[in-house]
Amino acid sequence: RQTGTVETDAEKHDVEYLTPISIGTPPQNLIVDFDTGSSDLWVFSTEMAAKDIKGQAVYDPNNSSTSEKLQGSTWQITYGDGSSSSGDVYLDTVTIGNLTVPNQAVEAATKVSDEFTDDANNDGLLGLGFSSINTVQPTPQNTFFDNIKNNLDAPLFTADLKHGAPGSYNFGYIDPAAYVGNISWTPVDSSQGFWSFTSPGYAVGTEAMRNHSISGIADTGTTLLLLPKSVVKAYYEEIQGAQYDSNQGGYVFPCSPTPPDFVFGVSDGIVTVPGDMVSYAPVDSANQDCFGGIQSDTGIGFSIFGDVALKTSFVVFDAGGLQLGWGAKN
Ligand SMILES: CC[C@H](C)[C@H](NC(=O)C[C@H](O)[C@H](CC1CCCCC1)NC(=O)CCNC(=O)[C@H](Cc1ccccc1)NC(=O)N1CCC(N)CC1)C(=O)NCc1cnc(C)nc1N
Repeated sequence: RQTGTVETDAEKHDVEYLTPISIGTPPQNLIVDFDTGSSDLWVFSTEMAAKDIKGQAVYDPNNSSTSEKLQGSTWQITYGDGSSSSGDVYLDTVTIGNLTVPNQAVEAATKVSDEFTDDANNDGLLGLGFSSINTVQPTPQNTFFDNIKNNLDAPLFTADLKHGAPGSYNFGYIDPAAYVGNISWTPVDSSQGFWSFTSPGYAVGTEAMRNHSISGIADTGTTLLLLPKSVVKAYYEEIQGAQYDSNQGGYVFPCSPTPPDFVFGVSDGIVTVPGDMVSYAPVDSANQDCFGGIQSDTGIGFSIFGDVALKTSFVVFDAGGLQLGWGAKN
């Protein structure tokens, strides 16, 4: 039985969190985005055209004595922000922290969209969603977590993402030093392959909680907190000067004073997104107006509790109990 921990680094404005992994023998070190909103482990590779690689580290299956091509298998993935990638598949040894899966499906990219080419710090994605939405054809493959979860002390992982500081992902155990008080647990619906749950309500600032079911996914791969239009409207109505800016593609408001907190329910508990985490980033060099960290989920079909929500808490992704735990950070 094992447990493991790995540090993840926040990019500027916490736009994404990047974590080191190693693949193959001898180990090839890459830095990838742990994404609970998808279920493919794919990496930049030597099979890509040189023009599509701008500074990223690449996986070279020919340089690994333990790589084995999964003949006839391919993958193709498209993400919510319209970015995409595709390629073929190898089985190889993957290590995260002190945890190793000897025959993990490693999806080597042959093509990636410009968004990935332009993101020099990111060498790929490690999906931590449910394996049911893995895109490998003809036979979908297991995620790293699915492959290792039965060897862990407990079939769970935790995300402790921080605001502008390194966070950590732990596998197999709940670190009692990482949170204070009680963890609020809520059941997960994994039928769509996501860590999906329903929040019973929300509040703006210090006002009373409003009963309003919000169904969404806990997604480390989404930067913002994307909520129903009516909730977003109610929130920004409380901010002087807030308005929807079609150029920016979202609500923008004066960076000061600090906006009100946003509170959402988790079962019998609550999670508070502090106002200073809602002002996501200045939209202009004059730093007058800020782009909101809370935006609408219109068109997605569900809400997305992305990094703006997750970095407020110590979050437990429990595949054993099919539940999410939200704890107040220590
Ligand atoms: C098996 C597919 C899998 C489930 C897929 N899952 C997802 O899209 C969710 C997943 O968590 C992905 C993981 C991302 C993908 C891009 C690289 C970083 C990770 N999340 C998203 O796409 C959410 C929207 N994107 C984001 O939130 C990106 C993340 C990012 C960060 C840094 C650099 C580049 C991108 N951030 C931004 O767009 N930002 C720009 C705006 C700025 N204010 C904040 C940062 C899906 O739903 N695809 C279906 C799908 C297809 N086509 C579309 C159009 N929408 C879809 N949902």
